[in-house]
Amino acid sequence: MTRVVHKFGGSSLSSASRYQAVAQIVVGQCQLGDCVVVSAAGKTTNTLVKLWQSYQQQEQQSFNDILLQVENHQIELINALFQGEKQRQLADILLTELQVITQAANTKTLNEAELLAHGELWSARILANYLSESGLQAQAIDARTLFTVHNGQLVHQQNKQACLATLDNDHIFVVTGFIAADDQGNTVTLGRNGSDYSATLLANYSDAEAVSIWTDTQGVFSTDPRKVSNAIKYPKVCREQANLLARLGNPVLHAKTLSPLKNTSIKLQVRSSFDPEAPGTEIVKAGYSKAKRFITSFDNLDLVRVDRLGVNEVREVSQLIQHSIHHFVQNGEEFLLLPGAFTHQVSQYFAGRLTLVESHLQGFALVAPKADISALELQAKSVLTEQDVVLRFAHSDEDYALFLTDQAIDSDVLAILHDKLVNKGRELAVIIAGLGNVGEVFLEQCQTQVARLQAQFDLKVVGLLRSQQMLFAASGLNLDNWQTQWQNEAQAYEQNEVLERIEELDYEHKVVVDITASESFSLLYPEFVKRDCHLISANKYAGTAQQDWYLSLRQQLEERNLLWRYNTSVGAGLPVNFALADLQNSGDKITQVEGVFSGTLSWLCSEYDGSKAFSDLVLEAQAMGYTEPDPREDLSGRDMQRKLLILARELGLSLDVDDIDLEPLMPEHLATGSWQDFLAKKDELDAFYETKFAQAKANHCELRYTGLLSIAEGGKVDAKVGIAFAEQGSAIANLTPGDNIFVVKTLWYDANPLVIQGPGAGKEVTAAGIHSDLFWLCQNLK
Ligand SMILES: NC(=O)C1=CN([C@@H]2O[C@H](COP(=O)(O)OP(=O)(O)OC[C@H]3O[C@@H](n4cnc5c(N)ncnc54)[C@H](O)[C@@H]3O)[C@@H](O)[C@H]2O)C=CC1
Ligand SMILES: N[C@@H](CC=O)C(=O)O
Repeated sequence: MTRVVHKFGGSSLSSASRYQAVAQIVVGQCQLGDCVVVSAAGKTTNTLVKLWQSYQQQEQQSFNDILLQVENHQIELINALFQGEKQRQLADILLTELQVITQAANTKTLNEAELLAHGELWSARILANYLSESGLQAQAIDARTLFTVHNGQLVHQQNKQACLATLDNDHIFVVTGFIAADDQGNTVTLGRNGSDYSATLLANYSDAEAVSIWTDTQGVFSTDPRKVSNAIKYPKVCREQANLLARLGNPVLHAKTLSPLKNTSIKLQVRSSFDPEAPGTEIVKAGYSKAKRFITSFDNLDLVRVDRLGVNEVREVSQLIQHSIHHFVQNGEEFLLLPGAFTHQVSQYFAGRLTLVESHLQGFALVAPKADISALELQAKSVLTEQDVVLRFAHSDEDYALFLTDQAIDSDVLAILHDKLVNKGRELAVIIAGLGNVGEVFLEQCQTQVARLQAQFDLKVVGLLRSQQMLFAASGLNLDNWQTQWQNEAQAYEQNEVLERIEELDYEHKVVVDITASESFSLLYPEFVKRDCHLISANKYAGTAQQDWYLSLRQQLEERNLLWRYNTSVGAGLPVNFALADLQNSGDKITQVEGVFSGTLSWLCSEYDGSKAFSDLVLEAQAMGYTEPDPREDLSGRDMQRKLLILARELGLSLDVDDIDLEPLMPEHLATGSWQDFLAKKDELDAFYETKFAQAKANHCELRYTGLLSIAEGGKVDAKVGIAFAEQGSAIANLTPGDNIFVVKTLWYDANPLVIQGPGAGKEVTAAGIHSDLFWLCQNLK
């Protein structure tokens, strides 16, 4: 079986409702045989540390008060999560344990590690019982029965045997984090953030496939998201960078957590227990992710120089203070960057070999790809000068630079640094599907547009798809020369391969630009969204799919903070969706949208004067790139029906395509059969049109094809597309061939409606409209 180890930290278990949320995650994500490693609930460990201090200082009153606080917190959790006999049973066990603690304190036999271990034991017991009550086969396990430490070192072989012997496939095991036992059975703790370490150790010992660290952040960010609102969450971070960040004191992952995963293929994910649907960050092996940019800030560090530093001394000192330490060499001298609180302890360890170089340092470290470091270091220095931040010490290596200062790096300075050093390197991978009329022009326009956007975004076209072939280049295609690359490297189109290649793309953001007219391609949207892709559609099928499918796609996008733009699916490049959104955002209420929403039908109706056969004009419209790949989609009115549905959904209406009445502009039976069959019967089309044209003229009108969506006061919706006789001289009768017109009535634009008019089809305007969506996307990426 494939075992997964999940780890929930204190913040994930801080209240009864958090336990319930965690239980829901376990129910949804765990299978029998999986392990759930838990930390002490909320701030329990801190409270137990205070309890220990008051015991050591023999402050009886304070000891009693803190113990009561611990009791109240645990009883509160038990009372909120259990009822009846189970509640009494758990409360009794707890009270007995608290009595044992009191007795040990009275007889001066209290042991620090044993006392602290209670936090994790209580969490495991409560969660395992709660899961059992919810019908799962859950079992609490005291990690002291699994992890043995000898002379301060974990006994890996023995621990592995213990884990494999204990962890069967019939239970979900709730295992205490943070604690182990020595060979005499005494409790030992695994140090700061020991529960994360417990989880990765357990994964290693039990041959698990993956570890998920569930925490209160959504993953690993480019900088602290609480200080910088546009911090970037990276979907993948490689282990080397994660390790470096940990050594530099970044709080999300600790160097020790990663060490049991070395030389294994166990996957590690950081996810939010507060937002379990949100994709987290995967920490991947070397070579499986590109290096990213990070800024991690420091607080109260001391810089020390050590003479004759021994090979293992950094590891030993780090173990002694239970904290990662950054070590570097400058001009042949060995330096350590220490949390100020531990300098005294470390100085005792080095017994006379340590010199304090600088104390109470603040500052930040910049971690970045090797190729970027020296340029970024210069930029960082110039930002610090501009912001009047005085540098006390600087150091750089091939993959990071340190900037140590007197002043704290406040959120404002951090945001500026982030904008200049990290955001400038933001990446967007673009996959373009459909290189037909519009797609080819879009790609041509990409050359200048990508260069224009470069100031903000590192935008790369990484995939091109046609119905039969595809081309992927993960580091970006050469847009000046994509045709040659296509000829030499394009492969046969394989749907699974498309999805795999998209999944593998290691970019901060990805977007699939759908310029196909394919319904089957639109059905892949949920798969793209699962792979964290934003969407841009000129294709109208997804926007007009059945309600259930459409709403579930929207929900999926929202859950993943992904964006979907489709402005060109109605009115090509005209800013119709923008205008409707704007009106609604400003509190107006749209009551009616009427007009001509088909470039093809607008052009055909305006051009036709009887001098040319209607079917010849249809072929001309096709050649100009106005029509759908099969122009019967236009002539049947279905394309315009879809556009009206997209508009209706923009207005929040729950309609399906069949709720819109449709009158075709061709004999209905011509809709079936191939395009060749249709051409063979073009005389029938010509006769049909000629008749309608004559009828319109007999009424002193122009023959047009129009759509109407109106929403009555009570909410009744009238939606239809069909043939119309437009009064001569009216705006619709006078429409320039190929133009669309949208006449929008609202509460405020009622007697004198808002009119949007202009080209409603054509390669250039549509391609430009898709670029407008791409630009919007870049502006709005979080
Ligand atoms: N032509 C226009 O003025 C406007 C077109 N649109 C929409 O833009 C889309 C494209 O229109 P055109 O360029 O005129 O069509 P087109 O027929 O010239 O091009 C479609 C392209 O999609 C490709 N394709 C088809 N199925 C595919 C699949 N499963 N995977 C990958 N590629 C696939 C085809 O190989 C072709 O390259 C259509 O959805 C259309 O409704 C929207 C606004 C205006
Ligand atoms: N075939 C369509 C193209 C745009 O959506 C039209 O003619 O309007």
